Amino acid sequence: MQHVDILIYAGWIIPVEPENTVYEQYALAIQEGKIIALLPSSEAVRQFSARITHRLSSHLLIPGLVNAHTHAAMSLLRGFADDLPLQQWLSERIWPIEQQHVGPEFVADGTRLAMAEMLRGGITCFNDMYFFPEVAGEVIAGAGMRATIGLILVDFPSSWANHADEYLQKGQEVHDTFNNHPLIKTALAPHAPYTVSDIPLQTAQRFAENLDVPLHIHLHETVAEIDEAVEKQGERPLARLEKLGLLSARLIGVHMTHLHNDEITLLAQHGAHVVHCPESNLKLASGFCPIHKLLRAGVNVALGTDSAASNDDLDMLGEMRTAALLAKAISKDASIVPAAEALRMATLNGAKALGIGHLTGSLVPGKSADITAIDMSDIETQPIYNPLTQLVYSVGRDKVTDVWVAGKHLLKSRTLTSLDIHDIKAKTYLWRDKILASLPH
Ligand SMILES: CSC[C@H]1O[C@@H](n2cnc3c(O)ncnc32)[C@H](O)[C@@H]1O
Ligand SMILES: [Zn+2]
Repeated sequence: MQHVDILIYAGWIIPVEPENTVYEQYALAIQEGKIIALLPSSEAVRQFSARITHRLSSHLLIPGLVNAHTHAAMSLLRGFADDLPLQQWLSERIWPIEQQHVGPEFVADGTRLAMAEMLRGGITCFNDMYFFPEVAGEVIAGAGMRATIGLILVDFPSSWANHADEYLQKGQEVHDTFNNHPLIKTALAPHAPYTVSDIPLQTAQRFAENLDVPLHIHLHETVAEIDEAVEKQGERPLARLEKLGLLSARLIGVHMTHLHNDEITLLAQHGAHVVHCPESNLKLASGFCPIHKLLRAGVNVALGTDSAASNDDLDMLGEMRTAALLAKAISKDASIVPAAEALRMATLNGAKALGIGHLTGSLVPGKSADITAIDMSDIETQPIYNPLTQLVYSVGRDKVTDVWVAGKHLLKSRTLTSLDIHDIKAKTYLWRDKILASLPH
């Protein structure tokens, strides 16, 4: 009998790889933060003993969800500005309030608030793009979550940096700080084609190539963005990025609503990744990403929440459901984005987009023990013919009971073990008061 650190017996396990597999009465053996075996419970009893054993017979285990695009600290701006289209939302409400309040403390408190919500919703990994990434990286590492932090770049000054060169220089320092961290990775993160000019975009691309990291950018989010680009630059943003040499297998294009068929082909040819944020797109009335066409063309499509200021939650189970339903409605084809594909987009595809598909995103031996357990016993999820269906179409994130990242038990029977929820709440109330007090009466 082999002795391991952790043994989890579960009612069901959906490992995502191999595709469409649902194992009933299975177990996971974990040693030094990694999955070492996935096997029938009846065999696990005979083969393994463990320091810690979890018996989750009415639970479903899935890979930890990967939120492939967010601005974590903006959770402090949840509900701050509603019912506006993107450009008005950004320029009239969000950017002015960010200019006034965003600093290291805002980012630390906001990122902790976001992580508490994400962990309680089964998310183990997120791709962040926000000011003060060194602060975000530090608090993320402290909480034990997995993340890719964006080395941000915009053409305007902020409290973090004054001009493109400074953004990039600070980005290099952030990269160096976290270079050998097991859970924190970096990506170049120029905000969008409309906020970054040609030369800094090309410099960012060279940086990404040299550091061997992804390049994460908002792209084709609205018709207004595209129309303005055509008017000012004489071409659509994607064509401009192609000309500047930014299309590659490390490109993570976020949103991608409004795509022509030849643009879809171009993305597929370059092996670029797309992050679909359906709920943020719906709330800002930005449009719909044609994921049925992208998937058919062989493009890797992942899912993201965007920030809690435009969503207004960081709920990847919800995002999965919205993505599946929306794709069916848009394509007028009920067979589009079946439940297994929605789950894959929310897990493995996100990990692949971040270049960490070899580490996380599925429950296979050799990968990190990034695991989410969901209680399937309540009436809202009964009867269970196939737990995958319930997972995508009926379960709520309140049913997430346990989460492990690299074998660390970060959510234990719905209690966060690495974040102080009372402190997070108290700080959130203080930020709300401070932000409200700063508004003109
Ligand atoms: C340079 S830090 C990130 C920057 O992005 C802003 N932002 C948040 N949500 C969106 C969105 O959906 N599209 C474009 N930009 C967005 C955020 O407020 C920060 O300023
Ligand atoms: Zn965004």
